[in-house]
Amino acid sequence: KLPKRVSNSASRAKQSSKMVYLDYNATTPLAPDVIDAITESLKEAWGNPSSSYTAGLKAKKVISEARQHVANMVGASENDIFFTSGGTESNNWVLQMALQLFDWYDPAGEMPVSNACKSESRRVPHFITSNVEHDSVKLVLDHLKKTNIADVTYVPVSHSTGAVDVDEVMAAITPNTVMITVMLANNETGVLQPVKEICRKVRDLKRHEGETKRIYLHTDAAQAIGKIGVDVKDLGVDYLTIVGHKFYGPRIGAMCAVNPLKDTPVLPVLFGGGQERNFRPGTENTPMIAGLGKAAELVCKNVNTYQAHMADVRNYLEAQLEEKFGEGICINGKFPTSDRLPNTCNVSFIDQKLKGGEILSKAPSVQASVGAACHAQDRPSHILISTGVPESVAWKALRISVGRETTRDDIDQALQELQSVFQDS
Ligand SMILES: O=C(O)CC[SeH]
Repeated sequence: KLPKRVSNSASRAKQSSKMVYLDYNATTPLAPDVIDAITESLKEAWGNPSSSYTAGLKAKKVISEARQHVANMVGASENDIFFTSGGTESNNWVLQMALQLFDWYDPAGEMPVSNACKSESRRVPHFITSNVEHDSVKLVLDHLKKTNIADVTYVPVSHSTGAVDVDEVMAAITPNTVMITVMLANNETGVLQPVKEICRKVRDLKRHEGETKRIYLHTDAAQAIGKIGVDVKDLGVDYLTIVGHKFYGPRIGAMCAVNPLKDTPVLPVLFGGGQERNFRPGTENTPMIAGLGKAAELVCKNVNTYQAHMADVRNYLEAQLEEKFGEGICINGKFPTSDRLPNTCNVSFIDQKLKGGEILSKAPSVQASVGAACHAQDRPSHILISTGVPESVAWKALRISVGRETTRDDIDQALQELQSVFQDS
């Protein structure tokens, strides 16, 4: 005979056989049109895009059309888009490029990007970032700092806004600052970061003799694209990271460099066959690029509808949480003066003994998370703690992120299951 709690969660799973997926910030399913575009490309555009005969030209055309859709999605030009294997590669590329740009003179002399300042002391490139970045930014900078390749200032997010303070970012600038990288929206709290304001202030900054002539600006837009409007020119960034599997696209991505080689330098960190205009070699993954292009096309057409729907469902979720649990919950990442992604709710069940991971283990049909998928789920989220959430509260957090198809009925089912977990515990 099964012990009571196992039989309860097993019986709950049986009762509510329908799985409710509520972890869209971890990844999204492929939109049906995206699957069709990938399948079509697999069948019809298998040629090597570098080949000059029909099979290659068909593939090249697919890639060019996809590039235009991805560019349109973020308000960029087709030439601004460089396909990569995903967000991690795009983020690593931008940071490694900044290292080179710190001392790099343009050998052709065509673009005054030389950043070298003539101070006698050993010059070390300096980066500024937040303390809530995704690991594909954080761990790169941690490594550069630990190995003395670069200096890094991690500006802590304010505990009263969940966002970095623009003036604190500006105060962190040194003569050797080469790049500021701050994510557009946090994947766990959903809090939007003041990227536009940071870029505006940096672009107004006068640099002096002995200082880097230019501070490059990057944002990891992985979690924002497809949920809110994202426009590189409106933001004022030089570089922006695009991640397909966050907006119902395939697991590839892109690095956007605004007006490359004219306004924004681009340097390769991989070398090979010359694809992507010699900046990102490797025979192109045509079907996935086709899928990314279709996903981008859908975002272009529907992002306002997506945003409104997700906000409605997320706000319904939070209203239901308040109604059913009252003082027993704490919504993490909800600040009066900060904007959040429309789909993200980070909630701690503070009057429960159970930790977030334990709650989810007893609610098998509720597919949510305690934090970023790439972080261990058996400890409190360091992102929440960095945002000022007490450790005891962070332990009890669930990250619930809704998607384009999530319904209020899904929310009702998930909350019903969570309530029965608490009744049994
Ligand atoms: O936040 C997530 O789950 C995706 C990045 Se690991």
